[in-house]
Amino acid sequence: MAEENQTTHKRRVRYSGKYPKKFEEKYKELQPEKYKDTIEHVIKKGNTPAGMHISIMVNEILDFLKIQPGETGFDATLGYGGHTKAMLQCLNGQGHIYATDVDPEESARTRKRLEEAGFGEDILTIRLQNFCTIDEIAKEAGGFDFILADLGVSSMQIDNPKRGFSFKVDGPLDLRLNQEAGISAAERLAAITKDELAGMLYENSDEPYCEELAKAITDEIRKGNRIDTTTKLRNIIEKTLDFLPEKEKKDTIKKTCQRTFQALRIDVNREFEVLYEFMEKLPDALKPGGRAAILTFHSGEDKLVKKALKEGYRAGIYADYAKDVIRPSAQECAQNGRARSTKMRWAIKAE
Ligand SMILES: C[S@@+](CC[C@H](N)C(=O)[O-])C[C@H]1O[C@@H](n2cnc3c(N)ncnc32)[C@H](O)[C@@H]1O
Repeated sequence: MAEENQTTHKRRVRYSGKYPKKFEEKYKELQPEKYKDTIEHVIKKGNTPAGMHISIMVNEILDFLKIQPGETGFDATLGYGGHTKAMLQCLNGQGHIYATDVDPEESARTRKRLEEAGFGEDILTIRLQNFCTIDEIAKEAGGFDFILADLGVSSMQIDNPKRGFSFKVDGPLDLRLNQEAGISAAERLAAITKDELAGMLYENSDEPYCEELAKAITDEIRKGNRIDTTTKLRNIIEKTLDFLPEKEKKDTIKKTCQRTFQALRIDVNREFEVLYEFMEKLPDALKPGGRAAILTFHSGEDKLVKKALKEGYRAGIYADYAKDVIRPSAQECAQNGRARSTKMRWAIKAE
């Protein structure tokens, strides 16, 4: 009987899956030209479509920069090119924008997208270069009338599991803005000492559990276990904070994951060092009366920008600067959750 059952039982054909498996195949949003309705629907719901980045505080930036046709500008952080495009439109076909980004993958896509939108090399020069080389580009351009820096990472980078920026999806623990240069976060962790890691977590992200985490991570590596995926790092964070009371555990783990990933990202991309260099070179890159706007996303960045602008003002280099930060409107934050932590500062070079 058993034998008969076995022979009559037909093995179910393996369900190959209604949903595509790879990130590239996963979302209709990744082909915005083909699925315009899906894109609009996702944005209306307050989300960022995969493969896109919604530019933040565009109106506030344009109101401040007061771009005129014929001017020359610099977009330090090209990203998806949303701000670049808005600034190019202000030029009305006359003038030029130079833009930098260190991400070869995304900047190639943006270059193509902007070219297709009618912004070719005659009006836009895109360089795969760190924005701390602003002095070289300013020399070539003859100085800038306006400059924008929208710091940090783009939604495309965060959403792509291959980049390792998000603790919410499994992927290699990379966190580099340019995966072709430098070392990944996994490689950095493999060689770091406990004290250095504790210092990194504290200084880059004010992580209150920096000592506990540094010990847990370096102990794990000493045992010969590599921490080379986002999930492995998240699991260690969860295990380390398991002692917390149940009611605060979930929320604290989420915030500690965010802070730990941010601290590592800042470290592997030398974000404070390059921002410091950029702020030092900013005054000389601006023409007299030139305007600069900077968007930051965490307190370490904002403190650095604020200090540099204040010192420049006191030294008479800037005629004016933002004494208080400008925040996105409540409406913008409701429509784009990623805008919530944004702070804008600005300065005007003395004549
Ligand atoms: C927040 S996104 C910019 C989004 C862009 N403003 C838009 O509207 O689409 C930041 C971008 O800056 C780039 N970036 C970060 N640090 C950089 C640096 N030091 N030099 C050049 N590009 C950098 C990142 O690779 C990322 O593409």
